[in-house]
Amino acid sequence: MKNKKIAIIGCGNLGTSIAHGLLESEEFNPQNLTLTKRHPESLFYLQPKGVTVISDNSQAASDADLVVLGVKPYNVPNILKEIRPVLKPGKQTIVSLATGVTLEEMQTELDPNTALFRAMPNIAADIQESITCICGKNGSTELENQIKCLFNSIGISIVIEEHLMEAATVLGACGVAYVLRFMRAMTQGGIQIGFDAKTANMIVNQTVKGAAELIIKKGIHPEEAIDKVTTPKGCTIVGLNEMEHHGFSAAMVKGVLASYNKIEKL
Ligand SMILES: NC(=O)C1=CN([C@@H]2O[C@H](COP(=O)(O)OP(=O)(O)OC[C@H]3O[C@@H](n4cnc5c(N)ncnc54)[C@H](OP(=O)(O)O)[C@@H]3O)[C@@H](O)[C@H]2O)C=CC1
Ligand SMILES: O=C(O)[C@@H]1CCC=N1
Repeated sequence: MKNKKIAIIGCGNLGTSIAHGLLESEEFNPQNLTLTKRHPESLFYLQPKGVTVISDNSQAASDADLVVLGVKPYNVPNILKEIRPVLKPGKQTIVSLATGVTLEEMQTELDPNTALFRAMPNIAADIQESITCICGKNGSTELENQIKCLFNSIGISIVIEEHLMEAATVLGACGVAYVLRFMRAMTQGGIQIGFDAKTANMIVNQTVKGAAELIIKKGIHPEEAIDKVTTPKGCTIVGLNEMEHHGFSAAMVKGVLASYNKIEKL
């Protein structure tokens, strides 16, 4: 990836997280990164690192090996129309981050030979901890490996079938917000039982990090670890059961489904 030129067209919340993650990577040359948005001033702080920040999407796209689309879904067709005249099919790859916009829909705006991928990272890309789900069209295995390599530099990546991209959006991208809302609620509980907000927050943050890393590093099912915490007749199981009486798991599953159903309507 060191020599690949990357343009992020529409560098907002997600694009900026990706840019930050890439810039942390020793493998990546900041001079190969171009970011665009209509009001680019908010990204000028990245220029001293060697990043190009402009508002001209065509200029950014014409010069890039990988063109990453970070705009909102409804902007994708217009952006593709705008940059199509400068694209070089067979020589460049388009990677869309947009939720719910299919490869087929994008293909109608592009030369049929254009290598096209969808990628669904999350904002933890900022600290190189994203999970990115990828699917593609017209791309060789080598190209797919390049895209994987790009997203592996900001976390981990998996290749999935396109019909699962919306599910990947919900679980991997919206999921960050679900977990953070859970953490906020746990912090509020911590304040009610005696901690000041800062201390409660610190305890919750490290507890969540420890729980996630335990499951990841040991490769075990969450319930297996839960069994080790729930002392018979103890306080954990009482708390967990009370949460379930109030619909904790049901609320999470219903929330996941509501997000998923919303994508269908985007
Ligand atoms: N946020 C997230 O966690 C995730 C988002 N996504 C997807 O990523 C995409 C971006 O989401 P997000 O980053 O949250 O959205 P943002 O609104 O933060 O970013 C979109 C950016 O596009 C820019 N933009 C709008 N129109 C143009 C244009 N014509 N030319 C150039 N830039 C333009 C906007 O800046 P300006 O107004 O200055 O032009 C804005 O900064 C969406 O498609 C979303 O579905 C996917 C996974 C996770
Ligand atoms: O809320 C959204 O629509 C976007 C897609 C996934 C995360 N943010």
